[in-house]
Amino acid sequence: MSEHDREAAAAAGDERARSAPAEATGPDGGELDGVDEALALVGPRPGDAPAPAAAAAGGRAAGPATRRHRGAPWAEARALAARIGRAAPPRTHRVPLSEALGQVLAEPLTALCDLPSFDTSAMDGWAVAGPGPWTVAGEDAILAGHGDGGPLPDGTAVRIATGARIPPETTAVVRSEHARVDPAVHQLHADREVVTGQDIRPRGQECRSGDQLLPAEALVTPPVLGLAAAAGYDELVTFARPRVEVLVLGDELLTSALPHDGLIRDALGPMIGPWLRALGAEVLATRRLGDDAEALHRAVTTSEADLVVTTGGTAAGPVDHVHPVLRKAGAELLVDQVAVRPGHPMLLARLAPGRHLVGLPGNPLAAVSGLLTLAEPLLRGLAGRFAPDPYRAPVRDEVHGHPHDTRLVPFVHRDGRLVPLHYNGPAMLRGTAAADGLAVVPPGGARPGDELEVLDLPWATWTPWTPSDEQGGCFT
Ligand SMILES: Nc1nc2c(c(=O)[nH]1)N[C@H]1C(S)=C(S)[C@@H](COP(=O)(O)OP(=O)(O)OC[C@H]3O[C@@H](n4cnc5c(N)ncnc54)[C@H](O)[C@@H]3O)O[C@H]1N2
Ligand code: MOO
Repeated sequence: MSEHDREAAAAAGDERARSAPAEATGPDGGELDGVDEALALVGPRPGDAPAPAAAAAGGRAAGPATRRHRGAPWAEARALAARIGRAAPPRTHRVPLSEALGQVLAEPLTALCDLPSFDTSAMDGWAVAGPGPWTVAGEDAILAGHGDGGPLPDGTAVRIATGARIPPETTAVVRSEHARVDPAVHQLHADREVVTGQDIRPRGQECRSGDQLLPAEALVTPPVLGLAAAAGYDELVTFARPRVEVLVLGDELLTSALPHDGLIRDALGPMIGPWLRALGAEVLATRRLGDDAEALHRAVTTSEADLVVTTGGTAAGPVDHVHPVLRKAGAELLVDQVAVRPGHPMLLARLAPGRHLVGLPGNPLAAVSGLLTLAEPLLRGLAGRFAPDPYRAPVRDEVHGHPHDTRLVPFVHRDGRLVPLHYNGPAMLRGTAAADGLAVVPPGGARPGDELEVLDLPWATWTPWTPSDEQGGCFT
């Protein structure tokens, strides 16, 4: 199966595309079905020539008429982006533990040794052999990290530290606070019953060498790094992070100091790269290209990234170069506009087999919307990450809806309910900066108590403070 076939099969909803053998897809219409589904998400914009995808498919009409002016339904666009991500052939690599955080295991994590790898004292105290009282064997203590001593003779006790190797023939460890030494006769007495095996962690208690500790596709988190190190790993085999390049468009953007003379600060350059990293991507570069169509064409056609993310220039203004540049580059539009507010001019295109572009609208919250709708599911697939099970939660307040489109509205979790935040207009980040996530508001809106789908933000910390309710609603 070629990379192109695999992507087309994925667009057609074939979950097995990633591993399907070459002969699984023949000239049976499967590829066309995939392209058809992608095309169904592409609606012509007023005054546009047919999209390259439509031309490539023989100039057929692109999608049902009802979708033409509204864009793809939000859930469909998101699902298509996810399938395209999952269809890409996975790249795996071996990385040192120090570089593996946030990546996904490409192989199961199998214990390379028993854990613990020797019988270990769980407490500071005394290793004892047989029933007490015990004769104290010398002044020395057995410390953690030290080599093998001899066996402990029956009736004797030796001082031992937490983490030290238990001498052979030891029957129990007595905690220092539960025993006293009679100095006159060098005898140790326990002040409570001693049970055989107490406070000894036997070798292999947590795992035996060869046990599977985690399956492939587990996310490498800090405890996974700790577990891998404990189990003997120096390196892990993971899915390589998808490589992303961010192209920030707009002549009006400043990179420092205060806005002036109609110029504004670039809010997306500082935000998109770190957000993509939080989604598991390797950001090769964030480049500011102004409104230069030539520079954009060069950047798009020469990029080595798996995914190019552009910001701005998606609409039909005089310097909105994304569509014309994609046409010139022979890209295939897979999603052109999505029925979501903010962010409806967002788009997804295939630049070449295995290389895609997500065009984020320039309004900052519209860009966030595009990031969550198209870039996040695509990257999740490329990075080998599972989508968390979608969940819903009741909304506390009424939320106005768009008559036809889905709305994404920043919220905070409070007492099991979603509290929608103000300052959620397309050009605003104030609500999102305080948010735990974005709530998916269906066309027509939501009433208090309605359950809404929740898109948690990757760093959601369940903000302890409540952003002010005094702030007036503002939607533009
Ligand atoms: N005639 C129409 N005009 C617009 C429509 C429409 O349907 N018909 N859609 C509007 C919507 S909705 C959006 S969203 C924007 C999308 O525009 P673009 O993607 O072409 O973005 P720009 O025009 O370049 O910028 C829009 C807006 O955002 C500001 N911007 C851009 N980049 C940044 C940045 N890095 N940091 C901060 N702010 C940025 C830019 O200055 C503009 O104010 O189009 C509407 N127009
Ligand atoms: O997509 Mo736009 O964000 O509604 O302004």
